[in-house]
Amino acid sequence: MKQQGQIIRSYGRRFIVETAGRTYDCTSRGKRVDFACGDFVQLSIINDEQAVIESVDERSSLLYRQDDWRTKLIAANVSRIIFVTAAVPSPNEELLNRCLLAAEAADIEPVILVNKRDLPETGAWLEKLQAYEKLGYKLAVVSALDGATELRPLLQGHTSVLVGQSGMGKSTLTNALLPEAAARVGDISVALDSGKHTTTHAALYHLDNESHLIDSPGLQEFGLGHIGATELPALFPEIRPYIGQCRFHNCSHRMEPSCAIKLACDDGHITPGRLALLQKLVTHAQDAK
Ligand SMILES: Nc1nc2c(ncn2[C@@H]2O[C@H](COP(=O)(O)OP(=O)(O)OP(=O)(O)O)[C@@H](O)[C@H]2O)c(=O)[nH]1
Ligand SMILES: [Zn+2]
Repeated sequence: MKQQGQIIRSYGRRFIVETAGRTYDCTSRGKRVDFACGDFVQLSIINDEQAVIESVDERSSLLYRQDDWRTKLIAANVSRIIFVTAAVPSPNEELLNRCLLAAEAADIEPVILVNKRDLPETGAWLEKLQAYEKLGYKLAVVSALDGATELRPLLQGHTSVLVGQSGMGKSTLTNALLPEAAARVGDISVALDSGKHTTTHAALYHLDNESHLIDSPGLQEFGLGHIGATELPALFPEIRPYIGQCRFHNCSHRMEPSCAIKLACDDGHITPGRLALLQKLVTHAQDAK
């Protein structure tokens, strides 16, 4: 008999699946690994501890990245992506932009969460991030060290996934929001040579019956190989108004005359940094074809 459950830990090839009454250590049929934390799956129960994933139920959303050769599923059935950033360690603004584009492509609302408010370097980073607030993205500021409970309203009623560079405080935030779980330490994080802990696998935690949080491993890159050249401009809210107005339909928005997007950048409606990212992604997508 099949039973429905939800993946709450994804170890790549092994999954922990939670059902109404218990959790099972699961593998999949035919070594299929295209499952993500948050997926609802159908299980064949083997015994009290083990089961096999037979199939995955239809997803309401899927966040993933596509590096040149590998597709990496990050989380399924989430309604909110929380990009956790901080002034220290040195933040990578392109990674933030790529994550925002992936969120737009997956139609999941992103929130930029600036952690480590207590650090003096935070002010300058926040000032830079105002540009993203102007684009319409939600921006929140916290210090995980002070408990982060002010984040609760933002998470209420959502399945949220925390993503971001390593060391920004995703696990500290998760722990702060789930005091009784003592979430990460010794669970799925491993100690690096430096003695610091880093998250190696995604894990889903319940904040309450209708609010859930997925902590994910730190990202160094965010490949967008799954997004075609012609789909890219629509993922930039400030570029959307100029779509279809370039002289050439296959404009790479680089050297072409009468490129509406370049002209809008000259007029200050699009920042040079975001235009440069669009150009880079369009060229990469056109070369990949
Ligand atoms: N000053 C300060 N330090 C913080 C804050 N939040 C987290 N840290 C520290 O930042 C370091 C990294 O925190 P983690 O929670 O492990 O970061 P992570 O994003 O989960 O990292 P990965 O698991 O590698 O992806 C730890 O030493 C934390 O104590 C904060 O609000 N303020
Ligand atoms: Zn153009």
